[in-house]
Amino acid sequence: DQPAQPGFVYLDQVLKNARYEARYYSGDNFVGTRIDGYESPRVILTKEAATALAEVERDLALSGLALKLFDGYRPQRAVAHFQRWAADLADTRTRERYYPQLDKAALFRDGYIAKKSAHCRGSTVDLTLVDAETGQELDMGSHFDFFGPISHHGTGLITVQQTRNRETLRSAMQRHGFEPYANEWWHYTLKQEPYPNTAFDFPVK
Ligand SMILES: C[C@@H](N)C(=O)N[C@H](C)C(=O)O
Ligand SMILES: [Zn+2]
Repeated sequence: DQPAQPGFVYLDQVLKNARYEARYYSGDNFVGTRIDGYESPRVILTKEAATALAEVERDLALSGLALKLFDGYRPQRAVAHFQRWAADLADTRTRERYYPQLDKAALFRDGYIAKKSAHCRGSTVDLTLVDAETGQELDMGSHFDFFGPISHHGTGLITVQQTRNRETLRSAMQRHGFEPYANEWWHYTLKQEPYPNTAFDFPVK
């Protein structure tokens, strides 16, 4: 059971105790619908990124924590879908939940959504921490894909405990070769990514 693209794997075949909430498949996301290129709720990554994430998982298990994945490999056609949505200024259905302080035009300009997304290279993940037993998410001070300063690393807008929770995720990811992204506490890219110059477009099946 392998993705069509050689060099890529399904995370559910590699991780032992991860939870999945494939938000671009489910439609529960800032566009408000299923995103082009997502044909199944499974999460795909390069073998190298998946192997590093398995180390993160083993590390966090020692503290009673597990990973919850929101997104991994993202087909280029999904990015095109995000761009079409952003260009439709009349559609503000999800604004209150995802970008209440920003205009749609700012989402690409301010780096919350990328036209050339690292996700398309297959070694980038969007994820959070959960209790390994109950699956309850740790409080990170803002939710996945909330676009605004409160989601930045180093923000003073959250509590000490929320800062600690973000730091637990960040330090575990960094210990195993992932780099954080300043604007989004949930977004990490493997530093030694195997396809640094390739944007893939095979669908997630
Ligand atoms: C859209 C959000 N989940 C995300 O991944 N943002 C970064 C900047 C990206 O689009 O690559
Ligand atoms: Zn991301």
